[in-house]
Amino acid sequence: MSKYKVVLTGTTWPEAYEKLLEQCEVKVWEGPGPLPRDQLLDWLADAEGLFNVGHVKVDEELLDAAPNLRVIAQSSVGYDNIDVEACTRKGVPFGNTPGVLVEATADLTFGLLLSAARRIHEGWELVKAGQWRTVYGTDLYGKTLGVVGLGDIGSAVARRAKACGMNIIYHNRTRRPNDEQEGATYVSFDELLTTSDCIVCLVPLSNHSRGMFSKEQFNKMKPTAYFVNASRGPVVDTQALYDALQQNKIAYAALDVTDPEPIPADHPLLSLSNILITPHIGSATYETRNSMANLAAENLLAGLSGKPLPTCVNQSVNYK
Ligand SMILES: NC(=O)C1=CN([C@@H]2O[C@H](COP(=O)(O)OP(=O)(O)OC[C@H]3O[C@@H](n4cnc5c(N)ncnc54)[C@H](OP(=O)(O)O)[C@@H]3O)[C@@H](O)[C@H]2O)C=CC1
Ligand SMILES: O=CC(=O)O
Repeated sequence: MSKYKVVLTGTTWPEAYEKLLEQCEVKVWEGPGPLPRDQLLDWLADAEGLFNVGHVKVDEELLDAAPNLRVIAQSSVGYDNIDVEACTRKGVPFGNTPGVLVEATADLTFGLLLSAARRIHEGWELVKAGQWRTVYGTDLYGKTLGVVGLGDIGSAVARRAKACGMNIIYHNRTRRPNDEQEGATYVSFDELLTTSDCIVCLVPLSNHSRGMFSKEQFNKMKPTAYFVNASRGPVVDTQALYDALQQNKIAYAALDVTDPEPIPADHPLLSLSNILITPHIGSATYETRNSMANLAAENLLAGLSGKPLPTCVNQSVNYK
C-alpha cells in the first residue's frame, strides 16, 4: 500500500512520529531555524496532509500551493495562525489539540500569578546574589481573581484560585452556568477591570480580542492589580502595558506570551522590576506535549483516511 504524503513543519515527539511513519511518507523540517516559506510551499505541492508543529501561517496562498491537501493538524489549542475560513472554503478539515493541555497550562498560569504575588523568582535571584533578605509580596487568599476568557483553561485556573481562597469573577461573550454553579460570578468587562485584584487573560487571539488590554483598560484597573497573560501576546497592547507598569498604574504583570515573540533581550519591558516573563511554556511538560503530539497525529491520520477528525475546528467540512 502506498503511503500518504505528509509535511511536518518541525520535529515532533517520538511516539507520534512513529505513528506517522507507519502510514506516511514524511517530509520533516529539522532546522536550523523555522521552515522557510518557499521550501514549505514547494513541499506542499504533492502533500495530502500538513502536520503543523511550528505554527506556520496557513492562509489562502498556502492552500493554493497544496491542491491535494486533505487535512491539517496542529499541536496546539490556539489557532490564530490558521485562516480557518479559507480551509473550510477549500474543504480541508483542521484539527487542534484542546483538552489535553488544560491542566498543564492552568498550572503554569496560576504559577505565574503565585510567583508574582509572592516574588518567588525575585527571592531566588536575591539568594543567588548572596542577599538573604525579606522580599514582600501580597496575599492571594481572600482576593478577587478576574478571569477574562473563562473557557477550558480559564476554568481550570479558577479551580486552583478557589482552592487558594480567592473569589472568582469572569467575563466571556457567553455565560458559563456550570462555572457559575461552582462559584464564579459573571460580570461585564469594565466591572472585572475595576474590581479585580488579579486579572488572568485566557482569550483566544481573534479580531475581537486583539488589543483588548490597552491604555484604557489598564487605567481602569486598581493600582494594586496583578495582570497575567497566558493567551497570546497581541491581546495586549505592549506599549500600554509598559506604560502602566512603569507609571505604577498597576502593580505587576506576569506573561507567558509576548508581542513580539520571542521578546528581544533589550526590549523595554525587560528593564522593569515589576514584571515576570516566561517563554511561552504553558503546555510544556513532557506528558502534555507528548499527548498533544499524539492527538495531532490522530487528527492527521483520521483525515488522511477520510474519517472524522477527533478534534476538528471546522466541523462543517469534517469527514462523516
Ligand atoms: N501559554 C500557552 O502555552 C498556552 C496558551 N493558550 C491560549 O489560551 C487560549 C484559550 O484556550 P482554551 O481555554 O482551551 O480555549 P476555550 O475556547 O476553551 O476558552 C476560551 C474562552 O475565551 C472566551 N472568549 C473568546 N473570545 C473572547 C472575547 N473577545 N472576550 C471575552 N471572552 C472571549 C470564550 O467564550 P466566548 O466565546 O463565549 O466569549 C471561551 O470561554 C488559546 O486560544 C491559546 O491562545 C492555550 C494553551 C497553552
Ligand atoms: O500556546 C499554545 C497553544 O496550545 O495554543
